[in-house]
Amino acid sequence: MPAPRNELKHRLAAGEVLHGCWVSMADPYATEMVATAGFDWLLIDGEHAPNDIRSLSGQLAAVLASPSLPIMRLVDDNPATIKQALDIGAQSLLIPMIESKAQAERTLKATRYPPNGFRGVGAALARASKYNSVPDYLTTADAEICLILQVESRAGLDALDDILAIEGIDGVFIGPSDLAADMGHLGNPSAPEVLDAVTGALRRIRAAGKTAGVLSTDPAYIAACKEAGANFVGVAIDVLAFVGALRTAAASYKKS
Ligand SMILES: O=C(O)C(=O)C[C@H](O)[C@@H](O)CO
Repeated sequence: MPAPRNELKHRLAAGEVLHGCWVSMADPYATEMVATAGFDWLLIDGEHAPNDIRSLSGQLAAVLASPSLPIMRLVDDNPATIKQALDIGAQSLLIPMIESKAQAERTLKATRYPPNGFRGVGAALARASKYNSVPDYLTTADAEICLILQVESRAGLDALDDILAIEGIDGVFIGPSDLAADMGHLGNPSAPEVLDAVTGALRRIRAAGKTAGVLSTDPAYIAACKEAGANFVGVAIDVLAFVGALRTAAASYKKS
């Protein structure tokens, strides 16, 4: 019996446009609620949400029990963190702040077992192999890993073609907020110069035959990015939707 089929990997590779939500409340119970909303995928955010491996694990279990497909963003490209995420059963990873071909290649190798990489062998103890109940896990795991790298700086854009040429990387996600900051437009990812850079990069990613990812809660921004080819499309953030609805409710009663 092989490693589980990674539907997110294969549906993105087939060119499907899949819409998802950032999950940032760092709690399995809250994630379970978000998983009833009906998004194609849910990104469990280990970069900006206060997560550790146990909270990531509990949230992953909640998403795996739902119709939504899981992907996990880690705090950085640390191979040890990647190893832990894969061992708890994440098969799709989003890794932030990638700025060079060498960094991209090292990150890819951290997701692969020898001889194709240097992922530590220990899944027999972990959810990834269903606690050693998947006998062929070690020899089939690599093929079901979906690795999407975040390019979100001018240096990353300069290295984009080299990164896209690396076989085994499934896609590149353009981070509008961090790219805006690096371009001198801190807090304004909608600045024309930034949106042009984002959409131009998305076109290059799709032209290279890879998954092109982006996140925005602005429908017009999303439309521009989808016109440029984005197919891994983050359209909502749970924290913002949650507090936004509560603030609206509070304000409406304060008027009365
Ligand atoms: O740079 C970006 O934009 C992203 O990578 C997404 C943010 O990290 C996300 O937290 C929304 O601001």
